[in-house]
Amino acid sequence: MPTAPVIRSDVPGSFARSVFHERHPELVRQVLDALPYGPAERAAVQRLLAESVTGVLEPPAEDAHDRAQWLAWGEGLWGRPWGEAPFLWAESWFYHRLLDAIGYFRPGTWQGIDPFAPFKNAELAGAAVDDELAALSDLDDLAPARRDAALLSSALWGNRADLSFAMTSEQGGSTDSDLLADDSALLWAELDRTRGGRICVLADNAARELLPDLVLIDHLFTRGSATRVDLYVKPRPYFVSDATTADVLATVERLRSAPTDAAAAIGRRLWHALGSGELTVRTHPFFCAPLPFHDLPADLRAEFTGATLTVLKGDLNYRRLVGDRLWPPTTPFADAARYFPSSVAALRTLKSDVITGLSPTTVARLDRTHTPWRTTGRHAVIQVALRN
Ligand SMILES: O=P(O)(O)OC[C@H]1O[C@](O)(CO)[C@@H](O)[C@@H]1O
Repeated sequence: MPTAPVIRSDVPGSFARSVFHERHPELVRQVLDALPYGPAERAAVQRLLAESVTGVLEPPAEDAHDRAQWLAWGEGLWGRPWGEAPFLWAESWFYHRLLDAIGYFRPGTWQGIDPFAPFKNAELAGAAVDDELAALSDLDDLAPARRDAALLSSALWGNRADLSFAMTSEQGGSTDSDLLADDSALLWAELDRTRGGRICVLADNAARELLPDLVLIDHLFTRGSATRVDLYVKPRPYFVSDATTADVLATVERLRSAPTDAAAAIGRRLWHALGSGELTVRTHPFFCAPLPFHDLPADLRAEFTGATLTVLKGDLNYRRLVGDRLWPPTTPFADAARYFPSSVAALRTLKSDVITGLSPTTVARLDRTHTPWRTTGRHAVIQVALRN
């Protein structure tokens, strides 16, 4: 597999640089507005913000609970400017440090409190979710293939509803031309071939994204594609809106308590599947590690081995799957994902510079628009790599 330059945030005018210089200050403002943190937490967050744009990577504190782990992950980077670290690494360290700054890891008022919960909860309780729940009633009238397509599409475009992304971008409807690569026929054919197996789903964001993900999981059970689904979430708050176990439970409850029969029935089935072990919610410290999935630890690799398919949701999982590099966009997706221990399907809207698997015509069409099409979140891909 040829290699490509690793993305860094010290390139003037780059998307990665704008994440640190524009998005993070706005994110920090919203986080500090959402909960009544004390002066010590507020000052620590501001120090982090300043360090991340003008300072150097300070090693973890002597008493940090995971100091040894981070010292190893950051070997060769400590003391260097943040922008010299790989973008993926630096963002992951930023979210870790943000939790540290607000007291998430220390005994005290804020220990274990999700700083992003106010945003996630508001979104889950909102009218847009009411509409999504009501729309589930129409699905029963669809022919099976149409229902497959509708539910896959909801899970895909649900990734547009990322809270971090919503901070600086306009939302809007999608059109067919926004879907830049569509392996959905291959995906359903593979699911029909491997009926009744174990499917892994790597969740991305909570609330409006997790809802259609859970509905898709229910559909995979009811159409006989899976007898078991392992849903992987983050072990702690991460990248603003990433789903944790608490978010899964809140979303299942939102479905269960929906006023419409179709949504409530899905919620009840998921609740039952959780209780029977057909659906498991799993996590692993590696999901908050600053590394691509090429570095999967042996225990996690063993969990994916033997799955009929692993579905990866969202931009961050895509970056970790193919590597956070400036690939030529026509690099075959299957070449980039072949190393993964199971067949994979990526459902991702494009919110960062990484992309593989596009046709030369598609790239030429997008480049002619002279828009930052890789990062606006307007475009999406459904890409599949089978492991034979
Ligand atoms: O929620 P998603 O789809 O993983 O997107 C997260 C994306 O948001 C960013 O953090 C930018 O805000 C990207 O760097 C990242 O890949």
